[in-house]
Amino acid sequence: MTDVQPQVGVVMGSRSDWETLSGAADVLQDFEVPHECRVVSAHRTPQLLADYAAEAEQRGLRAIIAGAGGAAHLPGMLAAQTTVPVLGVPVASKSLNGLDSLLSIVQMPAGVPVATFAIGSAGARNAALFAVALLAGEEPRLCEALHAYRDAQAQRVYGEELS
Ligand SMILES: Nc1c(C(=O)O)ncn1[C@@H]1O[C@H](COP(=O)(O)O)[C@@H](O)[C@H]1O
Repeated sequence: MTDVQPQVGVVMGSRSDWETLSGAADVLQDFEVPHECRVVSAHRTPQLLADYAAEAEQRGLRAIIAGAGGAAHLPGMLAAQTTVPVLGVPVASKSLNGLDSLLSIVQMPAGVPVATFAIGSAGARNAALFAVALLAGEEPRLCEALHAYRDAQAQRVYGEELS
């Protein structure tokens, strides 16, 4: 989706986070939500992060899904510099299994919110579903698609047999 104006930004601190964040991109793809995927790091590319945050609103982004691991300052530093909603995804870290990422993202000071999701791929997928829900308020087709998604999910559970 390169030639359409992205509505959602999916950013991550490192290329190594893609295994986790690709789940968010998959969901956005399924719902046909224009999006972009970028590597942006508060630590390694602070100027790129500042520019991305500064331009997000004017570029038409309606939500930014930001995933990072360890000292995961990316979501918070984005939220500090834009009013576009930031949805934080803690990436599982090697040393602490993502508890460090989760706490880094969730413990924001009052006044600068980051909506924080579960550690790992489930969190990434849920962040994307949340972004779809944000957009669905103004896009009836997304509202219908979300209802259909939930119905299909329920049908799969109803159909499960354990023996
Ligand atoms: N937490 C951050 C930020 C940031 O918060 O800006 N930038 C990179 N990183 C994290 O460092 C971890 C290891 O990165 P490498 O695999 O590149 O060494 C990744 O999970 C990344 O999100």
